[in-house]
Amino acid sequence: MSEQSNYEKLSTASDRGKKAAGEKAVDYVKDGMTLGLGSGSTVYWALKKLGERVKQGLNVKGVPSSTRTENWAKEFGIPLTTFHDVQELDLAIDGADEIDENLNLLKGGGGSLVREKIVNAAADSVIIIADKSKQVTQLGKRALPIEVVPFGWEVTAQRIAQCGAEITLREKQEQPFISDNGNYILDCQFELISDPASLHATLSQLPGVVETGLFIGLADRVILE
Ligand SMILES: O=C[C@H](O)[C@H](O)[C@H](O)COP(=O)(O)O
Repeated sequence: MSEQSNYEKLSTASDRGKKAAGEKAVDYVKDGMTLGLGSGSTVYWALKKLGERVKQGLNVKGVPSSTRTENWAKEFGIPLTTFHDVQELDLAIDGADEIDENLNLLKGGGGSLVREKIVNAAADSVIIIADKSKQVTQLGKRALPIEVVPFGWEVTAQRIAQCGAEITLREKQEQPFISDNGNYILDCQFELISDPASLHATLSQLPGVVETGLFIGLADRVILE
């Protein structure tokens, strides 16, 4: 069964929450906007609804944050653009794996964190869409995805472990998972993350770390369903 037809089954409350949140976000899209298109199964629903609005005459264009999102946007008829042509976005719509009380996020479950962060940071406003299970009091229940350069990843992993994490190299079909940027993802299980900004700052300084899945102060609004 394809990933998409799996989403369409809506078999759990979480699936239905994702659909409701994704569709609601499209109410914030205004004619003429340039959009950041996030990634993941919740964003799938936003893209599908956005495609319907485009067919009804809404004039928007979007910068996709992953090849998967790019493919869905094309399938749903959403006009696309790139950062070559536009460097400022009006609104980004994206998902999250965890959302804390200060709207800090843990992201990257699908491996798209680098492009997502670039897209979110380029947007005037960021709406995060998620089902209610993503709401937490403190980030870090899930492993934190960190994108690293493949060269010397073993050394980078050791340095991250010294910051207090258990590290797993993400795999797909028994091979290292490769991000859209040609890098590896390390899933790093910390104790609960009490100071996300300071952990992000520490990790970002390590050689080989491209980006962490901690999104601090980027989200403006959260739609939880
Ligand atoms: O890399 C993936 C992204 O950060 C997703 O936005 C995040 O994992 C949430 O995905 P989903 O909507 O499928 O739960």
